[in-house]
Amino acid sequence: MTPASRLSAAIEILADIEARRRPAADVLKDWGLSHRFAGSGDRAALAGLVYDALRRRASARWLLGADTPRATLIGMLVLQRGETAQTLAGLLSGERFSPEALSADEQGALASRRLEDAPPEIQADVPHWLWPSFEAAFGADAVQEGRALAERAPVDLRVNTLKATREKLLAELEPLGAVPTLLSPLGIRVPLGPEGRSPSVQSEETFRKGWFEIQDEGSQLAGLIAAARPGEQVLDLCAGGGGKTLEFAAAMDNKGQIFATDNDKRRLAPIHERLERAGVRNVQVRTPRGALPIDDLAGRMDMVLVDAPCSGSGTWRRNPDAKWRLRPSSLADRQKDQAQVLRAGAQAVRPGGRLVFVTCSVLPDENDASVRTFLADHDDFTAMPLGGLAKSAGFSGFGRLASAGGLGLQLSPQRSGTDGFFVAVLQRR
Ligand SMILES: C[S@@+](CC[C@H](N)C(=O)[O-])C[C@H]1O[C@@H](n2cnc3c(N)ncnc32)[C@H](O)[C@@H]1O
Repeated sequence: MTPASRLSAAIEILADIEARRRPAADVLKDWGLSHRFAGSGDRAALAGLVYDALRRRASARWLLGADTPRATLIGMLVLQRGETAQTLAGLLSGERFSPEALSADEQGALASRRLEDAPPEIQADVPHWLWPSFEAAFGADAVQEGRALAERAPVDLRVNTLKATREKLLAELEPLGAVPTLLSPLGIRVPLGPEGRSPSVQSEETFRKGWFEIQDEGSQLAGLIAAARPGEQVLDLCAGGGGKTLEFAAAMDNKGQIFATDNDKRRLAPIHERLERAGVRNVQVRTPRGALPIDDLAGRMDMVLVDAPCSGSGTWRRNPDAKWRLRPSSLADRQKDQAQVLRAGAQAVRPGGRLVFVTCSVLPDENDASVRTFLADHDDFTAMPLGGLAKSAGFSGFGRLASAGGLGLQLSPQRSGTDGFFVAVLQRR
């Protein structure tokens, strides 16, 4: 495909995502299946264009003064890829397979509009209705935080200390430009390729051997703060594919017991193969059949992780379409889910044990607020001060990471260079 025909296809895909409110990944996949002539390079370039455009959707549209898929793409090309009205004239000719040439209105908008003049939520590329939550979370830094969430995300790996060390893995992955992460002592960051292409780390021999997992540094830090120790009894209540289960097993050096479950058995399914590859031997996977199979664990766990269902606002760098699909009703549904999983998890905590609440969100409505609601109903739990926990987890400079409501730690691309994660540790008396 020519560069111009890729732009036409990207506009078509953006229109489809919008018209049918479908996840970008599904639309891109369908497009690839129905356009077999497009090679893997074309598909990767298209995905780059579409995801970059979705990350900057509000600011791109504002720049062009139009709420269309075409404006989203052209605005992104200017804001993200440094194109100008002059260079765009070479790309947009209106000839066969190329998008129409810039109109007089578009040229006028590009010549006169400046993003600095836009309302703050547009500059931040945050949906209008969520802006009050954003300001509540970040105060004067809200625009910077939104902008950081509209950047591309790097690929982070967590070394599996059951099989390798960070130094050994860094040496193996040197050809990919791998570097140590700044906060997590377990992390390695691999830079993206041209146009934001992800390096194919899963084709590495070291991945097959179980030396590492793909896990954002923020998720690693959440797991480190939970501080699973060798010999402990641990319940991972919302284990999904097992990202944190695997991290705990390595932290516990395969000693003690982890129970991993999830109310969606399809999400839980990949965990078996991952445990095998990682050489994990202390995990009992409990696949649900109806109710969550945890009744026998009541009051027995040293630590229960509730890695709760949430809006995913902290992962907008990776899933920018989710940012524009989120609705107030689904946020309210997630808050109800959070109350339910916290209640279920609390029952399994032994006296003196800890309930660790994690979301991949930056919205106080489902972070501090969910913890506050839980504590109001559970006077046998108290929020632990996070300074000591962060230090014992091996990273410092924690003060700037306190959440707005003060009940937990708030990570974000701007603050910690990671996805946006919230972590609170609640101790049972
Ligand atoms: C953020 S994801 C978990 C990610 C996982 N812990 C990891 O580190 O890879 C949240 C999970 O909560 C699960 N979930 C939602 N409601 C639940 C409930 N009521 N009980 C248990 N799990 C639930 C979802 O199926 C989803 O897999």
